[in-house]
Amino acid sequence: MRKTLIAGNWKMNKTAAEAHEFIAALKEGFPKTEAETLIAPPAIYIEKLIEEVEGTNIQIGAQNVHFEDEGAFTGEISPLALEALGVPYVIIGHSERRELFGETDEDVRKKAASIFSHNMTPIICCGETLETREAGQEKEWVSGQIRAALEGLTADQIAQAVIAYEPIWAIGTGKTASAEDAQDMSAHIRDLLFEIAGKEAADQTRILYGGSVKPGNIAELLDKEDVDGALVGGASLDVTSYIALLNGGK
Ligand SMILES: O=C[C@H](O)COP(=O)(O)O
Repeated sequence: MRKTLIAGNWKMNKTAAEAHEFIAALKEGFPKTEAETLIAPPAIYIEKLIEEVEGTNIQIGAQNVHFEDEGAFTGEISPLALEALGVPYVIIGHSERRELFGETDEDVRKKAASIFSHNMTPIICCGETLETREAGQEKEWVSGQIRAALEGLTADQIAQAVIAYEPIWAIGTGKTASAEDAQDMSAHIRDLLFEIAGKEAADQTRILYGGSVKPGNIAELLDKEDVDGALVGGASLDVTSYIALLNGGK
């Protein structure tokens, strides 16, 4: 049984005071939910927010990491430092990192390996542009990204990894892939995982959908057999909306 993961990616939003206010309100209104809860704030708030969620079911993750432990990498975040803070999950390969900051498939592969070597779990993002989808090549594209990211990982690591399918044309645009499209790609990804790592691993790997997920559409997405959660941007910034997401849209 795969546990639902509702991951909020705050991207480059919120001041320290706003982040604190959100966490206080989330603790206060935390719903009865079976879902695993994760917020990935800007890196500068991680340490403080981890302290603030101690003793709750709220987890604090990271939006990015470098693959090297330390060195002359101005502005980067060390996996060693994230591990020491007790970060459980790190998002890698987000389309914004790929498009705006030049993150390559090879970087994603190195980051995934480094995250595992530091006892954390990668949330590996993949997804196609509208152009690729219109050309009917979205499955080949996503397969290529996933094969590259998982190269060299063991079947156990693949079982533990989280894949987030985020069609780029649905991110922040208000256009959600239909629940059927999300299921279709998630089933394709699971078939690929089966081919790469075998049935046992493929059955365990969680596959999230991301791209304009909101309280109004999360229930039908989570209803799909191979959709195991959501990676949410905009709708995770408002605490009432995030709580509704944890409640399956209610
Ligand atoms: O990481 C989250 C995704 O980029 C989705 O963002 P969004 O929910 O604002 O469309």
